[in-house]
Amino acid sequence: MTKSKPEFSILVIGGDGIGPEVTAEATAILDLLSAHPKGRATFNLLPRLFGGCSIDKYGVSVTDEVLETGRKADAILMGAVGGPKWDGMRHGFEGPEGATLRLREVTQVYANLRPCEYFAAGNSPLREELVRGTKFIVLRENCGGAFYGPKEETSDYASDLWSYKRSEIERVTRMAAHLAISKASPKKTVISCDKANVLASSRLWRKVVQETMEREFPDVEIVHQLADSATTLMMMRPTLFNGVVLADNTFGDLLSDLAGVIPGTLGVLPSACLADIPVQKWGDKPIKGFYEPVHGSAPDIAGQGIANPIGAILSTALMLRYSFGMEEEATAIEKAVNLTLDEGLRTRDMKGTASTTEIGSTIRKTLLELLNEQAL
Ligand SMILES: NC(=O)C1=CN([C@@H]2O[C@H](COP(=O)(O)OP(=O)(O)OC[C@H]3O[C@@H](n4cnc5c(N)ncnc54)[C@H](O)[C@@H]3O)[C@@H](O)[C@H]2O)C=CC1
Ligand SMILES: CC(C)CC(=O)C(=O)O
Ligand SMILES: [Mg+2]
Repeated sequence: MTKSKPEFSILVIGGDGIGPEVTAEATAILDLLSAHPKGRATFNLLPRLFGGCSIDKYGVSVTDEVLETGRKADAILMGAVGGPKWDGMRHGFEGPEGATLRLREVTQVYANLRPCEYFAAGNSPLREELVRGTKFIVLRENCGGAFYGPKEETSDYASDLWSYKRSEIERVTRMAAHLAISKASPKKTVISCDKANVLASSRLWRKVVQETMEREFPDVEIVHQLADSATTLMMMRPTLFNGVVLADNTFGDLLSDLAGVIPGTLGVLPSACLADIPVQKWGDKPIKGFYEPVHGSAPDIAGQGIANPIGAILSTALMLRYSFGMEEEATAIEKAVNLTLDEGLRTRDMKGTASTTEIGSTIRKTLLELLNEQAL
């Protein structure tokens, strides 16, 4: 009797702008794995409208049905949302980006991991001797802070409350320490970035991070760095950040986009938003994750077929590793991306001429060769 494969349900959100273009290349990888004779799991893809395209069709940026599907799914894969067409619709959480915030909140994916690595095939504007050897993970608190505090918005006055509770800081600090100890980090170091010199929420942040690390992770080094000077240091001496760069929602958003300078494009940076400590091995209960590239909907290049799909494809690798414990498949995808770049195939953001679909199909072809060689 043949043993049936586990099935995982994935809410798929193409979104707006280049979102659907890059997401198509990521879902094609999941389809390839589902269909492969050695594939260990079947991925049931649940595509839905979300963001600006949902406003156009349903009048709201996210329907209750989509929030419910996200809540129930094993994982979520998203491209990006937003664009000039919907810029005037952003009151509260009503706009396209508000939908992303609501879905992150209902799924409680409090830890946003944004790995950044220098690779020779990239096109960093920074001198090679500065960036060589850079490898860190920006770990951004994802469900609190200024993004979620009560808002007031009138034509003369606006405010966003930037607040944190001890418990929110503790849980993301534990995730930072977990990552620092794991093989994803080159060093057992957490570099926490804040503005404890001016913001009350940052002062609590620094105190709770320090206390949690001392109490629960005495073997992990903890460094505190003011977030403004961290930006200069990240560009001048990026290897100083090797390890886990822990920051709140706002500073983490900025630092992770800044990290795009190191490989030379936002287009290659993946991200994973996790609701719990990652799955350790195949067969463990899946943990909920929301996977999306770091970049946005890039309206300036949407519809031209030139968007870099690597950030979305690497986000899929993170899904396999962190939600499902499929380390071998995740590593094979990452290897296929590197081999494709080594062949010289690049999109325009990396000074190449390849299209989104050419990159995607070459990565899949290489992945297939790797899977055929590999014993899973
Ligand atoms: N998770 C999400 O849904 C996010 C949505 N956004 C939204 O996206 C829209 C555009 O925001 P921007 O500030 O322009 O940031 P962006 O990340 O969309 O674009 C910044 C620059 O990077 C380039 N770029 C981004 N991704 C690329 C890719 N895969 N390949 C090649 N080049 C790429 C763009 O062409 C642009 O020059 C806004 O409406 C914003 O709110 C922004 C960030 C995250
Ligand atoms: C909701 C998003 C538009 C916020 C953002 O820029 C991000 O998560 O990277
Ligand atoms: Mg951002």
